Amino acid sequence: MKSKMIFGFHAVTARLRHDASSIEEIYVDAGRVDRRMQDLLHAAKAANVRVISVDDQRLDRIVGTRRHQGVIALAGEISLARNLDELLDGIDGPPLLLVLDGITDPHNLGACLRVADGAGAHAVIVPKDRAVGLNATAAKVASGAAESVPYITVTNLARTLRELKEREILLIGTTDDVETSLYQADFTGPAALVMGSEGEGMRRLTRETCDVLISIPMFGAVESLNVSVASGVCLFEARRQRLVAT
Ligand SMILES: C[S@@+](CC[C@H](N)C(=O)[O-])C[C@H]1O[C@@H](n2cnc3c(N)ncnc32)[C@H](O)[C@@H]1O
Repeated sequence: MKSKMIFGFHAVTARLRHDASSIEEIYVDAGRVDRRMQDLLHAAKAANVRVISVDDQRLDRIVGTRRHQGVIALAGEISLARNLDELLDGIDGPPLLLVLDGITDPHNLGACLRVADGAGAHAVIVPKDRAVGLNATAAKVASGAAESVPYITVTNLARTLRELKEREILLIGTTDDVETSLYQADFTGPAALVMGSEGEGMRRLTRETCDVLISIPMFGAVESLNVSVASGVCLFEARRQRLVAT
């Protein structure tokens, strides 16, 4: 199993909680003895995960920054990343999915995962190529959501979108250049929200495959929102509609 590095309290604690068996070992700052560290050490012990105490400069060297908060885990791929069919079959009620078409900034990916978790999306779907992977920075920014939201990478996004359509999941594409407003979209049924990349937006084929295209009304001088902010606005509108409908 290929190991990845995850760091920061949220990310490591969440991995311990959701998928401890994927963790090979945890490195902690020997100088940290606060409550948060004690809780993490207890959780690691309970999960039978080896913990190695080192000085914090060694942690700096491993991560390449000081943003590790004194804890790093070496872990395998998240086992939540699984087969899309299996996932869809296991969802109770209408699926709510977030599709990211070629996000390149790990901070944006992490923030999208975090907001997907907050809004109760059932999965985040991303293309394998020409997009940032779920690296340590993305996992850190996700604040634990990388471990809780199923993250599915697909080799051919257009084909996956067609498969979602065959399952009668409405593909709702987002762009700042259409008249139809987010508030006209119906998110109460099975739905996949499709977001574009930071610079170019959705690729042509992705855009053409969507059933509807919607725009978040903008009231200021800038034309578009950051993709994670736009994901949050749309996903929480979807949640609102579903709450009202029940
Ligand atoms: C920075 S924007 C890219 C803007 C690009 N000009 C476009 O055509 O989409 C990144 C992504 O965030 C979403 N987004 C940002 N602002 C939006 C808005 N006002 N309405 C709908 N989606 C928006 C879209 O998914 C967009 O592709």
